Amino acid sequence: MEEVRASCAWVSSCASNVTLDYSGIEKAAQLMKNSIPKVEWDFERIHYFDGGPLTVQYLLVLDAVNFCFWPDEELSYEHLAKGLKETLLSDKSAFDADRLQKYTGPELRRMLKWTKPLPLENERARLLREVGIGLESSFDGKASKLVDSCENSAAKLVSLLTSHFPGFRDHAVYKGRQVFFYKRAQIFAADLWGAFKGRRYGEFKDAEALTMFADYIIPAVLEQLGVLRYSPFLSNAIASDREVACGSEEEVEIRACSVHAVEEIRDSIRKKSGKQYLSVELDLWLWAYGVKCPSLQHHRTLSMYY
Ligand SMILES: Nc1nc2c(c(CN[C@H]3C=C[C@H](O)[C@@H]3O)cn2[C@@H]2O[C@H](COP(=O)(O)O)[C@@H](O)[C@H]2O)c(=O)[nH]1
Repeated sequence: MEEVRASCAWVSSCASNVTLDYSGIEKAAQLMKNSIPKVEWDFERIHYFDGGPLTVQYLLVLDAVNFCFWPDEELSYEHLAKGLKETLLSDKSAFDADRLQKYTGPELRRMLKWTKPLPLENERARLLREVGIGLESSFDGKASKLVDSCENSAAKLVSLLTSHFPGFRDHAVYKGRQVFFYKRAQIFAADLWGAFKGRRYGEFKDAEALTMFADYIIPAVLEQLGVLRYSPFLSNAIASDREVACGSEEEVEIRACSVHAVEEIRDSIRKKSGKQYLSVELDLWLWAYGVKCPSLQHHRTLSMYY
């Protein structure tokens, strides 16, 4: 994850559409330093959890397709989590590696009890098949084996995921250089950590290595808090729901500056109060704040990464 931190800090230093406002960072750090409320993982009560390996399988499937809900006004992450949970409750073998390899877009749609095609539906089904194939060929079909082989290191888990499952290789090229985000790979580690409360499959000796997860909710929260400032061009694009092209400089800057801003808020809280939060804790607080705020306008990029 050092690559994520370093490449995002670099983008932030030469960005022209997004800037970090250091007075906003100080204010956010001040706001969060005494009272970052502990946000419970699954505060929404939407997830499957049985305390064992099937939960790990569920989380990997969930995070393989945890992206891009906004093109459908009514669809949200909650429908995905609940739909996959219901699927598993009625059929414990639904996410076995051999079954994952066969799913089609319309089948995934039925799991979510959705009547319209899902955004990027066929891409989502392809990613499920990729997970099934990767699990079968390298981990006896079990996501829990993948987690066992990371030796309690979140960094190693992200690295294993990205090497075995190409769909998790979330990166971009900016001014000729490679920039790393690994949003869904990191969120999988964080989901394990949250679900298992830092124990068993969620025990990581390096949870502090994880950065925030560069999605489309947190940048909007950071902008509202005055931590990020957008250029008039970008503000207009967001205000008028104009798509921000995947891989464009604006898009890479939004994501990279968000990662870097959360690192800066974390450092500022530590300097002010000595409290050492994890970026994951700040992420969950910001995300929970963002999803409760329906008026928040976020950037719209069609992407299978977030
Ligand atoms: N940075 C960050 N982004 C996150 C999550 C989560 C879910 N985390 C679980 C962990 C604990 C809780 O129990 C949650 O269930 C989803 N997302 C992203 O949000 C977007 C969906 O938004 P909307 O269209 O409004 O549903 C989409 O890009 C999705 O990938 C997170 O934690 N951090």
